[in-house]
Amino acid sequence: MIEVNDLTKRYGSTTAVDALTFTVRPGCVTGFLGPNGAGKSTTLRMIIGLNEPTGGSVTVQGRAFRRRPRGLRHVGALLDAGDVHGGRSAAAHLGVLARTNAIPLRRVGEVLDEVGLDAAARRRIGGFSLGMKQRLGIAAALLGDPPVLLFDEPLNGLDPEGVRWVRDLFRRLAGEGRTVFVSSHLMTEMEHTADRLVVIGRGRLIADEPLAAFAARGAGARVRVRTPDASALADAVQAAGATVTRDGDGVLLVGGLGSDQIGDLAFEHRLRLHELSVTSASLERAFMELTADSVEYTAGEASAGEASVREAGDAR
Ligand SMILES: Nc1ncnc2c1ncn2[C@@H]1O[C@H](COP(=O)(O)OP(=O)(O)OP(=O)(O)O)[C@@H](O)[C@H]1O
Repeated sequence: MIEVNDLTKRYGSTTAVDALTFTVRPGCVTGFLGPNGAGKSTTLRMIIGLNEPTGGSVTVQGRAFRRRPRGLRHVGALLDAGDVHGGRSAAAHLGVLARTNAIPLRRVGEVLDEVGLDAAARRRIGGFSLGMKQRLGIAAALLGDPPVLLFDEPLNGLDPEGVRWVRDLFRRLAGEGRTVFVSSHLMTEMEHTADRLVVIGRGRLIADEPLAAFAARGAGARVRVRTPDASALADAVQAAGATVTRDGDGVLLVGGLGSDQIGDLAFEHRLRLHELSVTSASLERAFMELTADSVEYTAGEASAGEASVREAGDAR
């Protein structure tokens, strides 16, 4: 597990990460969500010891993680898919990582196969598409068969088939009991990927909870319920203070209660549920509402000039 405790990082007058405390548990996929510039990459870099915290601490499996030989056997990370030697082949790149981390060389072929790059193993990385580089970065993260995996924006540049593959891979890795921590600035990417969310804005923690609980936080959040006992369920949830809108035959849109509470009420009243789902609009709305104060640049507020000056200062 990853334990982040009061973690802070300042760059001059910029506080990139501001007293963050949260825990990432094994056995599930945890999404690390926040608008651009929220401090996600900086946090991930501190987790694996690439950046030194200004304050607070972070431990991986109970110990501070430092860059060290064999590190890839403990934590696999894809932080920047472009940060590779373009002149090397995929196999050579992974071979170097394997040798410096005391990982058997047979793993190179195994992970290239796993990410679908076996046919490109001998090709120069410089000629790879962004999607292929993402796959190679994922291969590098898997190389040491580590119990903890970090991915910074892993869906960038992937086509729909690639996105689906990555989602299935994350589910499988979590199902094997690993800790899987995945960053994104898009709620839509996390919706079908993560079980839990850690949401940050301007370096501060906004939420650390299951996806459904997060969705229920936005004003106007709705849970879609399909049931053959629609009238009885509508009565039960209304009695518990919820609002109910009918949406076709046997479908209710319930506001004011989370999906867990609705499921529990149905159980108590012995009512059958055929579907209970958080609506995408609810997730997106919760994310927009809860991070609204944290968005660094909004159309119409910052001029393009200001934005590009800031990007130029983003030397990383
Ligand atoms: N090396 C650095 N020097 C100065 N400021 C930095 C540096 N790295 C990050 N920052 C600043 O820290 C803040 C957080 O940046 P970070 O890249 O961690 O955010 P992020 O959530 O990963 O953003 P994105 O989704 O755009 O990648 C930003 O304001 C950024 O400009």
